[in-house]
Amino acid sequence: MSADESIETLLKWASNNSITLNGIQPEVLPGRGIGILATRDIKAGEDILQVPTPLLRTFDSTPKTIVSRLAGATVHAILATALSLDMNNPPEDFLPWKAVFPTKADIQTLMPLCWPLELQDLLSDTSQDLLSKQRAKFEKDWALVSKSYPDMSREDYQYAWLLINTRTFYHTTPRTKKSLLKDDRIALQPVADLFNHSPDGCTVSYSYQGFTITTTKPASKGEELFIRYGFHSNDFLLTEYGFILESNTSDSVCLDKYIKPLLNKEKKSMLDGRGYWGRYMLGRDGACYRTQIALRTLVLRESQWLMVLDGLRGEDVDQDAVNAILLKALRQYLKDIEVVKAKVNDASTGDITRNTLRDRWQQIQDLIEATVKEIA
Ligand SMILES: C[S@@+](CC[C@H](N)C(=O)[O-])C[C@H]1O[C@@H](n2cnc3c(N)ncnc32)[C@H](O)[C@@H]1O
Repeated sequence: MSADESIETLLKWASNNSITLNGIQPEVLPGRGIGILATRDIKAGEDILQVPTPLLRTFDSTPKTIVSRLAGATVHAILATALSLDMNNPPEDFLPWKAVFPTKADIQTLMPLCWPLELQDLLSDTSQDLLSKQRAKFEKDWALVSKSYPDMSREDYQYAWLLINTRTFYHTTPRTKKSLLKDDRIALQPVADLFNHSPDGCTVSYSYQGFTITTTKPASKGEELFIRYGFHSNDFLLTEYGFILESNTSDSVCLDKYIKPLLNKEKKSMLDGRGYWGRYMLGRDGACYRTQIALRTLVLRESQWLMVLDGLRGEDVDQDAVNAILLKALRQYLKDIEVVKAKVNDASTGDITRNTLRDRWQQIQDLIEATVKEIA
């Protein structure tokens, strides 16, 4: 079946199952799988999609035979197991939804968790940190699931696990709030899972009847409509969702690798004691307050530094000295980026992955260069 035919089948199934699409239509979009387009001019505040509760895949809707075999598992692990079983042996009613999921090959290309180690090593430090946490989560889930389902293949399970990772919505209800941990309050929902992300996307709300997606601004016919997955940097979006935004107001770069080595034991303990150790970020507005505070330990005596923290010493007084240290660190970062970019060019991988890595490093370089230009 072609992608267009799959969408048509999904829409018929959606209509038979009381999913309401109001002025929208899923379509295949270059470079981002399927997305949702406006089929007419839409006003701000219109409900454009409603998905009834009985269609959600949640902890409560998972067959009890699965749940009872996975005692102690996360809801992510449970939903992934149920999804993996259904993907391999789809019930009739699941077929139209299954047909619009990205393929296993798509997920393996897009998601860094599936990449070979040589490529994972070419991610930014922030992405690598997030990835190692994600990997630990996956391995823990898989260790438990593979014991209860010895015939399930790791590759199939990882595919389902990543579908859950990239497509679920927070599902906070009085009931889930009472019985589940925050990370376990998740739901997979048909059609709504076809919305791509934008920081200024539509709002998502839940009531007893189901999920509703509502526009926050007008959209013209043919325009893509988005939802907001969260205020995320591109390193986060890449690791957790397998894509980066061209322009992202929430983007930032971590400078820990370049700032931490400058701080000896004494400075570390000064910073640690006051909650300022690590997470030195550079955003569109330059280096964050934490970075500024950390670098001030290098140009001030402790008593002067404490005065800055207490607001008794103006931040401008030492800014030139702080900027000089920051500049040196940023210039080193820029040199290192040239080396990584060359490795990305030489890496044996397909165009999609190479371009994503290349674009990400270019964005990081641009962010750093903007600050260098500002303070040099
Ligand atoms: C909830 S799904 C959205 C629908 C998805 N495009 C599809 O074809 O099924 C999330 C996935 O869509 C893709 N995606 C979401 N927002 C995107 C964007 N702004 N640009 C590119 N890809 C995006 C990523 O692959 C992400 O993991």
